[in-house]
Amino acid sequence: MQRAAASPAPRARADRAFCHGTARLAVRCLHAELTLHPKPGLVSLLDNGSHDDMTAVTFMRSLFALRHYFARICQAGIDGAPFAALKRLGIDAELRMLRVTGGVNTHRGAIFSLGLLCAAIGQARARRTDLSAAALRAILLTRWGDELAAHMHAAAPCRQGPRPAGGAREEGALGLPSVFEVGLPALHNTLGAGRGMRHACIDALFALMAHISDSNVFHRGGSDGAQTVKQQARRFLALGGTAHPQWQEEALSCHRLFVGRRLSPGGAADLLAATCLVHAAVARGLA
Ligand SMILES: CC(C)(COP(=O)(O)OP(=O)(O)OC[C@H]1O[C@@H](n2cnc3c(N)ncnc32)[C@H](O)[C@@H]1O)[C@@H](O)C(=O)NCCC(=O)NCCS
Ligand SMILES: Nc1ncnc2c1ncn2[C@@H]1O[C@H](COP(=O)(O)OP(=O)(O)OP(=O)(O)O)[C@@H](O)[C@H]1O
Repeated sequence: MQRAAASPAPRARADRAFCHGTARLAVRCLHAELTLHPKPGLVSLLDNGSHDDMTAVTFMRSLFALRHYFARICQAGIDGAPFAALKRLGIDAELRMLRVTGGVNTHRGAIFSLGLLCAAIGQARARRTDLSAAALRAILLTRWGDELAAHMHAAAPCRQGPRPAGGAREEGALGLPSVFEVGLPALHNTLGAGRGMRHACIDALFALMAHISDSNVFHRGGSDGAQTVKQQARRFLALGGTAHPQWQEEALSCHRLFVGRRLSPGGAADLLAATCLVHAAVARGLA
C-alpha cells in the first residue's frame, strides 16, 4: 500500500513558531539598545539625548508596532522571496511606525537592517545550513546582493541636501559589513574579557561610531559633526573602552558634548541592535 504524502502542516507550524521566536529576538535587541546607557546623543530611558521630537515612549510604541513585521519578513526569508517582496514589507512597516509615532522616524534604519537579517535567518533555516555569522552574511550576499546593489543605486536625492557617502543602502548592498566586521568582533572581544553584555554593547556602539558613515550624524552636524563623532569614539576606544576604570564618566561627557551640538549617531545605534540580533540568533541556532 502506498503511503500518503507527509502533511506539510507540522513543518509550516514549526516555521511559524521559528519566525515568532526570531521576531521576539529582534524586538528584544531593539529594546536592549533603547535601555542601554550612556549612549552619546541617543534616546534612552534616562533622557532624550539630542532629540526633541521623540522620547523612550515613542520608541516603545514603535517597537511594539514592528513585532509582526519581523515575523513576516523572516517567513519571506524562509520562502526565498525576492528583495521586492522584502521591500514591500519594509515600506508597510515604515508606515506602521509613522502611524504610531505621529510621523517620527524612530526605526527606519532598524526596519531595513534588522529586517534583512530576519530574512537571512529565515533563509538559513530553509537551507538547513549551520547558523553562523559567516553563513548569514553569505546568504545576504548570495540571495539578495544584486537586488540590494540595485536598491543602493536607485536612491533618490536626499531630502536634507546632498547624499553623504555610505548610509544604510550601502551597508545593505555590502552585506552589513559594519555588523560582521566591526560590531560583532567588538562585542565578542568584551564578552571574552568577561565584562558582560552591557559593557560589550557600549564597546560595540563606540566601535561602530568610529567606523561608519552615519547619515543621521551627517544630516544634523554636517562633515564637522561627523568628524567630531569619529574623533570622540576613537578617543574612547583608545582609552580602552569599558576596560577603563572611568569609562562611564568618559561616555557621559561625550553624551553632553553631542547633546550640545545636536549630534545623534542613530545609524550606529541601529547597527548595534543588528549586531546583537546576529549574536542572539547564532546562540539560539535553527531549532
Ligand atoms: C534603505 C532605507 C533605510 C533608505 O533610507 P535613506 O535613503 O533615507 O537612507 P539613510 O542612509 O539616510 O538612512 C536611513 C536610516 O538608516 C540608519 N543609518 C544611517 N547611516 C547608516 C549606516 N551607515 N549604516 C546603516 N544604517 C544607517 C539611520 O537610522 C537612518 O535614519 C529605507 O528607508 C528604504 O529603502 N526603505 C524601503 C523599505 C525597504 O527597502 N525595506 C527593505 C526590507 S529589508
Ligand atoms: N536610541 C536612539 N536614539 C535616537 N535615534 C535612534 C536610536 N536608535 C536608533 N535610532 C535611529 O536614528 C534614526 C532617527 O534619527 P533622526 O531623528 O536624526 O532621523 P530623521 O527623522 O531622518 O532626521 P531629522 O530628525 O534630523 O529630520 C532612526 O532611523 C533610528 O533608526
